[in-house]
Amino acid sequence: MSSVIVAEEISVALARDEVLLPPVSFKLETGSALAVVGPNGAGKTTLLRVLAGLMKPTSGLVTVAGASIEERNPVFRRRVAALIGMPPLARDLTVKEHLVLVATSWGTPAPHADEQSDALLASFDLTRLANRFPHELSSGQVQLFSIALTMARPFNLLLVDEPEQRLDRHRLELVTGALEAHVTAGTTLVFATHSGDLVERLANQILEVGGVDPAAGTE
Ligand SMILES: Nc1ncnc2c1ncn2[C@@H]1O[C@H](COP(=O)(O)OP(=O)(O)OP(=O)(O)O)[C@@H](O)[C@H]1O
Repeated sequence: MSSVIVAEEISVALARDEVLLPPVSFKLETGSALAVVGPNGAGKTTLLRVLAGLMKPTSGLVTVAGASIEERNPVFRRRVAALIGMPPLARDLTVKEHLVLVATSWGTPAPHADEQSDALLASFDLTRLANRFPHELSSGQVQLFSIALTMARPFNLLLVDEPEQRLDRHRLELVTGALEAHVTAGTTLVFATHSGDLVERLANQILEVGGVDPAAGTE
């Protein structure tokens, strides 16, 4: 099977040798799930930002689907969906309108986008919040909504930073199930996490960044 991501000794450093990401190497095959683990400040988010094309490595080489990462390349953009920090949200669009907007802007015909949005809302237990504005959601609800929004568009490589953030057990189960279903369907997943449970449930490959996380595996 071909590798979707090949990373060879990629690192990110600022001037004066401040290291954001120490050198990491890995290969990831289509349909695999890579958990990126490590203590706070180790460089997990930085690695995801590099893979999403939001930041260039200062050394090393990385390719996605055999090509160098180029945020503006339409083929790369269609391939990769990422949730790294808060997605941009419009104050005057409802939760459902956000989902429909994203789906239609990626070419989903309007009636299908409507149905798909309803299905996404239902799968994340968000149906009753469909007509709320983003600022009317709790922090955990925003996290769920953000994950749903990330999945409202096409992708075959999904990058997610700490999907477990702010979620109760039931909602985390919904998110884990959704991620699992995508991987089963052939999506390649890279996620940064502090949850040993999530690593165990989802990952078939683990990348440790910046030393051992003493908290990993204890949740
Ligand atoms: N814009 C920036 N300027 C300078 N240093 C930064 C910047 N962004 C992040 N860093 C530093 O880079 C290092 C890696 O940060 P990163 O966010 O990748 O860590 P992380 O492993 O995701 O941490 P956490 O588990 O806390 O989310 C940290 O030391 C952080 O302070």
